[in-house]
Amino acid sequence: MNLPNKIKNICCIGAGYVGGPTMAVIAQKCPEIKVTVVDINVQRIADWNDESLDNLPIYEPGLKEVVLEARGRNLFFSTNVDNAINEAEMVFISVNTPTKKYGVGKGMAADLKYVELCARNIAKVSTSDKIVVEKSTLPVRTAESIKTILDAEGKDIQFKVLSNPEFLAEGTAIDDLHNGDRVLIGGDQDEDGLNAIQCLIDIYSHWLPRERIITTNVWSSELSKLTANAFLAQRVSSINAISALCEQTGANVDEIANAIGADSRIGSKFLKASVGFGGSCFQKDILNLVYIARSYGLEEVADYWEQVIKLNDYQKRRFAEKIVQNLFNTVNGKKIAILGWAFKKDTNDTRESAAIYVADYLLNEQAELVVYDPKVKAEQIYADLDYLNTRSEEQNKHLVTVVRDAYEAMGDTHAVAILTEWDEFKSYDWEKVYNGMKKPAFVFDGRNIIDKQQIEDIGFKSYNLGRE
Ligand SMILES: NC(=O)c1ccc[n+]([C@@H]2O[C@H](COP(=O)([O-])OP(=O)(O)OC[C@H]3O[C@@H](n4cnc5c(N)ncnc54)[C@H](O)[C@@H]3O)[C@@H](O)[C@H]2O)c1
Ligand SMILES: O=c1ccn([C@@H]2O[C@H](COP(=O)(O)OP(=O)(O)O[C@H]3O[C@H](CO)[C@@H](O)[C@H](O)[C@H]3O)[C@@H](O)[C@H]2O)c(=O)[nH]1
Repeated sequence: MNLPNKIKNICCIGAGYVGGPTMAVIAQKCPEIKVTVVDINVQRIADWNDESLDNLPIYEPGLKEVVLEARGRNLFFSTNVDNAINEAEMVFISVNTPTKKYGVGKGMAADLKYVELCARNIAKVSTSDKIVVEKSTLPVRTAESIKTILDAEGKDIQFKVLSNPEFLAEGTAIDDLHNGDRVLIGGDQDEDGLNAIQCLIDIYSHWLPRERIITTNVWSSELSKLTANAFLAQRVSSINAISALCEQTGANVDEIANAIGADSRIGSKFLKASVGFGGSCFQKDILNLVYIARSYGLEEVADYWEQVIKLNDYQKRRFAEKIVQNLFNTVNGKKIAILGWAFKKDTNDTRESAAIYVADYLLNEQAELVVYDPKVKAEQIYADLDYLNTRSEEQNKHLVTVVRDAYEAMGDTHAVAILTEWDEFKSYDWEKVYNGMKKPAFVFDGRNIIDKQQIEDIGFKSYNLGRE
C-alpha cells in the first residue's frame, strides 16, 4: 500500500454520538492531524459548527471544552463528504447501524444499508490508497463485505479494512475516550494489515499507554464489541431479575448488589437495579447477536442471549404495572409526573429509553403525564411517543405535557415516577413537593436514588425496585 509513514489526514463519516466526540478527542490529542467529520445531515453539521457551544447536537459532559480547543484548528465538521474522503489517508465509518425494520431479519438483524452506502462512496470517490476503519458496531464478518465493495470499482488503488469498535458510554464519553480501559484494533495479519494496524496504534498512542491497545484479527474485534455489550446488559438483566425476587422475600437488591459486588470475581460495576436498560446499543446489539447465532443454527446460544432482552421488557412492564396497582388499580384521568426521559443521566439521548415504554403503558391506562427532563427537548419526547404509533399525535399532545421546571411537573399530581437517575433529583426539596401533591402522594423510584426512609418520613408512600 502507498501511504505516508504517519497519518496526516483523517475523515470520519457520521457526526453522531460516536463520530463527534471520538473525532473531537483524536483532534485534541493529535494536533498535527487534520480531522474532518462529515455527515449528510445538514442541520447536525450546522449544530456542530454553531458559534455557541451550548447548541452542539449532543450533550456530553466535557465535550464543549474539547470542541472549543480543536474546532477550526485541526477539527472540522462538513457536509462535503466526497472531498473529505478523498483527502484522507484514513477513513472512519461511524454511521448508525440500527435494527432492521423490514424484510429478512426484521426486528433482529443490524441494518447495514448506511455502512454499505459509505463503502460504495469511498470506492467511488477515492483516488489514493486508504485505510478504512469500522468504527460503527457491526456483525462479525462485515469487513469481508466492505472489502468486496471497496475493491469492486476495479481502480488501481488499495484499501485495507480495520475493525476499531468504540466502547464509550454516553454521559461519560469524554472521560471514556481520554482514559478508556482499552482500545481494540482488529486487522489482517499480513504485511499491509499489520502496517495499517500500526498507523492506528500510532494515533491512539498519542494519549493511551501501549498496553491498553489490544490488537486481534478482524473477526475477533467485530465479535468482541457485540459480546461486550451482551455481557454488560446481561449483568443489568441479572440484577433486575433478582430485584423482582427481593420484592417477594424481604431481601434488598442494593444490599445484594453490594454483597456480591465485593467478590472481586464478580466486581461491583453494572449491578444497579433499574427500570430497565435503554440506549441505542444494548438491545440492538444483543438482537443482532441472537440473529447471528440463529443464522449459524445455534438455537440454544440464541435463546440464551435473547432472554436478556425478554427480562428487560419484563422489568419495564413490571415497573409500570406497579404504578397502576399502587394507585388503587386505576390511573384513568390521574396526573403523574415523569422525572427523567433520557435513557441514563448526563445525556440528551432518549433512544430505547425505558421512560418511553413506561409512559406508553400509563397512557394506555389513560393517565395524564407531565414530563420533566433537564436535557431532553419537548419535540423529542413527543417524537418518541409518536414513533410507537400507539395513539394519534393529537392524543399524545393532549395527554402529555412537557415542562422545564421539575416542581411545576410534580405540582398537583397523584404520583411521581423517577425514570432517569439525574443527580439533581436527589437534592429536590421533597417536603415542598409533597405539599404540592394530591394525597396520598406516591413516589415510584425506578432508579433507587431517593432515600426511602426520608421521603416516607415526609408522608409519601413509596415504591422502590427490589425491596419490600
Ligand atoms: N451511541 C453510542 O454510545 C455508541 C457507542 C459505541 C458504538 N456505537 C455504534 O456507533 C455507530 C454510530 O452510533 P451513533 O450513536 O453515533 O449514531 P448516530 O445516529 O448518532 O450518528 C450516525 C450519523 O451518521 C450519519 N450518516 C448515516 N449515513 C451516512 C452517510 N452515508 N454519509 C454520511 N453520514 C451518514 C447520520 O446522519 C448520523 O448523523 C453505531 O453502529 C453504534 O452502534 C454507538
Ligand atoms: O448497573 C447498571 C448499569 C446500566 N444500567 C442501564 O443500562 C443502560 C446502558 O447504560 P450504559 O452502558 O452506561 O450506556 P451506553 O451509552 O448505552 O453504553 C453501552 O453501549 C455502548 C454502545 O455500544 C458501549 O460502547 C458502552 O461500552 C456500553 O456501556 C442505561 O439505560 C443504564 O441506565 C442499569 O440499569 N444498571
